[in-house]
Amino acid sequence: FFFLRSTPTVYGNLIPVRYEGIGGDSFVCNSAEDDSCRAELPQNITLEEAVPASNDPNLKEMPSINFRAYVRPDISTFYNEEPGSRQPTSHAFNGQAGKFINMTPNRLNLYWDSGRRPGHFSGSVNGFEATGTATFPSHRFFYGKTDDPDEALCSFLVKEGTSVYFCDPYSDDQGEPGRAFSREKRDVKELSERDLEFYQRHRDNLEFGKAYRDFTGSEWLGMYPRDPPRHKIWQADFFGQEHHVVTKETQFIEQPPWEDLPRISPKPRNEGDDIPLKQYRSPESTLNITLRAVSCAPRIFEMRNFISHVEADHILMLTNRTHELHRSSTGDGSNPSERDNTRTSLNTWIYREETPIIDTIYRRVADVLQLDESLLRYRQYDEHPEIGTKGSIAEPLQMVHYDPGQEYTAHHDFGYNQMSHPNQPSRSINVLLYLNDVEQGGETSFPRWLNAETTGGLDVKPEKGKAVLFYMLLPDGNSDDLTQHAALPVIKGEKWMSNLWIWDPYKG
Ligand SMILES: O=C(O)CCC(=O)C(=O)O
Ligand SMILES: [Fe+2]
Repeated sequence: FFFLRSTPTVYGNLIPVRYEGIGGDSFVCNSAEDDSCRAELPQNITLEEAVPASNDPNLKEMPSINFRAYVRPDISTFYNEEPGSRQPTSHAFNGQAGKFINMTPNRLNLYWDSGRRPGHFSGSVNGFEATGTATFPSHRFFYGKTDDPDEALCSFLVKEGTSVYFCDPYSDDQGEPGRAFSREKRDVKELSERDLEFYQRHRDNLEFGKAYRDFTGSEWLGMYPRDPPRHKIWQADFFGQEHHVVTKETQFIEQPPWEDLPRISPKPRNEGDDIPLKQYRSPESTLNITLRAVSCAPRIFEMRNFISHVEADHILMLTNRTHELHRSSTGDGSNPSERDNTRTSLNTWIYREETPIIDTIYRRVADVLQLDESLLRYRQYDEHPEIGTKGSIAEPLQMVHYDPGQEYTAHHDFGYNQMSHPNQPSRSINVLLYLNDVEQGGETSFPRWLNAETTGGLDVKPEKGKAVLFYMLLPDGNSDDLTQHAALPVIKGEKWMSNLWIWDPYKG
């Protein structure tokens, strides 16, 4: 018997917590801190809550390196079976991440070489930084100052299973996986002291990457050293695992008139405060949300009815009233001008402060992630000073609209552009909201999920009010390559969804 604990969420407040057993039993305490009530829980119950990443049971000390790496558990355990009883399927999808490291002090452009001239621009990168894109084995890329492949400094050929590529004209060990063919040979003596230090960090990181790969079987996409994610992570130990959260951020069931929806500056909710706009909300004092693990690797949870239809309609009305949709760009914002046919949808951004309903949705998200709501907005000096910045760790809601035929081909939501930063701020969580029912198509597909049943992707059907949560950072701080996902083409009807990205340890 596992007992799953729904965890309180409004910090400093007493709210009831329901403990649930898989057999259907449940047990209510006045709060998670009510130790005497907890002591009375039936014996042999494992209480569960989102854990700090650094406590993940699958972190293992690497030999002779001071680093605890995440080793994915045996896939059989995803089915609650003994290790060794199941084998993972191979994937029909053969795409992969491509991270391209610029190990020179010069700004370079990355081009995809389709075989036809000129190359297709895919991003610019400063000296000793990296950029990336989703790619396929046998694809060719080059780093250069111009789009002419003959003038390239470094040319890459993507190989199956190798995601990290580097342009290093200063050394020449041809055997290294990921090494680009470099037209020029340079001497490290040309590098300034500071550049030499950056260069050496990258060499060390590549060395670390080899050891990490030998130890875990996965490629290291970060810059060693990186701390484990600061914010908590829900466990996804087996398919169908559930976590229950009780939140005071109840749902709107009636559309308030616009004059009741002013811009706000979000503040902490205090004990005894009435919930705003109560008359338009569900009469219950709390809302129960179930997170259901639909994939263990990558970690993906579905939350049905996370927002009400009234709330979904509110977001759509707000979008149509006050926002203009633009052709979507790709990447994590580091290349805002990038526009291509991998993403054919339209989008715009909605801020938490725009209405009390959007604010409630952010608070609800904070509650299910077990984060303090203040992390998802501009903070006062005494609110989580340990984070080191006052800015929100969340982005505004990115609204996306697809017409029939529109799609977003398989990609990662994280980037590689903050590598020289000591904390390597990185997108770590996405909470997707589906805002309407799509007649046909438009699934969010995770083609690389580890499973023992199908070579196909995990396709999540867009359903009005449903949320999908996935974690892009592994508990050891590596980016999870398996979170690669696509928005499949809408076949019939239209699709409205939004992305809510959260960063770790803070937004870069
Ligand atoms: O539309 C979807 O289902 C996913 C969208 C997505 O992956 C993105 O916008 O980054
Ligand atoms: Fe995405």
